[in-house]
Amino acid sequence: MFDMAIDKVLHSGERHFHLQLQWRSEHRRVVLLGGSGAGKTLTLKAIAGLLQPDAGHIRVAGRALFDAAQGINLTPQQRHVGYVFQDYALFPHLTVRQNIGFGLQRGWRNPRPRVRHPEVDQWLEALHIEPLAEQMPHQLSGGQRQRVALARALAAQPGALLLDEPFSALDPALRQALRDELDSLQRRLQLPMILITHDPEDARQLGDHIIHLQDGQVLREELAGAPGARQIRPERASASSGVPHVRSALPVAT
Ligand SMILES: Nc1ncnc2c1ncn2[C@@H]1O[C@H](COP(=O)(O)OP(=O)(O)OP(=O)(O)O)[C@@H](O)[C@H]1O
Repeated sequence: MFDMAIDKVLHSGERHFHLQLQWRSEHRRVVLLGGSGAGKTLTLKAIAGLLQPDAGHIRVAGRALFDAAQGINLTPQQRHVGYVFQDYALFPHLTVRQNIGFGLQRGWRNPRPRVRHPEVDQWLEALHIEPLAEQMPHQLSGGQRQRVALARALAAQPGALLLDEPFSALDPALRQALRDELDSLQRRLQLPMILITHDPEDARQLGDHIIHLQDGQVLREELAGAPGARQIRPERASASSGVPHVRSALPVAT
C-alpha cells in the first residue's frame, strides 16, 4: 500500500535536520507516531509533494509519486492525495460549501456561490455539517472546522488521505468523538490513510501499522492484530525513547 525510502537534509543557519526514513506497509491505516521535531510533518509533506527529497522513492497503492533514480516527481495535484493540515487551512473568504467544493472546479479562485456540486452535499451530510453549509470558517468551532477540512479532502476523491495531527486542536471529549468518526469513516471508505500524531491514543485506535519516528528516523514499528501487537523492527539500540509506548491490544486490522 505504502512504500517509501527518503533522504533529505534541511539546513537553517547553523542547524541541520536529516530526514532518513525507510518503511513500507501493506496496511491501509498507518500512523506515524513521534514527539516534537521527529520529522512527522516533513514526511507527510514529502508524500504530498510539498517537499522534494534529495534521494529515494515514494509509492502509494503501487503508484510512484516520487522516484529520484527514475526522475519521477509528480506535482501535488497529480498525486491525488488528500491532505488535512494541522490548522485545517480553510479558505477564510469562502463558505463551508465553497471550501469543500474548492477542488472540484478548475481555476476556482473565486467560486460562484450558486454553483452546486452533488458531491459537496454528500460530504456535508457524511460529516454532519449540512446546517453549516453557508457559514464562514471564522463562525465555526474547532471540531466543525476539522470536519470541513476532512470533507474538503475527501470531496476531491483522493487515492489516499494524509492527516497532520487532526485532533490536536480539540478538547479531549471532542477529540475522542472525532477520532471515532474518522475511524468509522475510514472503515466505510477503505481509503488508505497515513496519520501523524504525538498522541498514542490516536495510534492505538487508528493505526494498524504504527511507525515510531525519532530524530528523522524510524525508531521501531508495530503491527496491530491478534494476539497482540507485533514488533517488526527492533528499537534502535542507541536511541533513547522519547516516544510513549503504544498499548499492545490494538484493534484488528481490516
Ligand atoms: N524548512 C526547514 N529548514 C530547516 N529545518 C527544518 C525545516 N522544516 C523543519 N525543520 C526541522 O526539521 C525537524 C522536523 O520537523 P517536523 O515539522 O517534521 O517535526 P514534527 O515531527 O512534525 O514535529 P511537531 O510535532 O512539533 O510538529 C525540526 O527540528 C524542524 O526544526
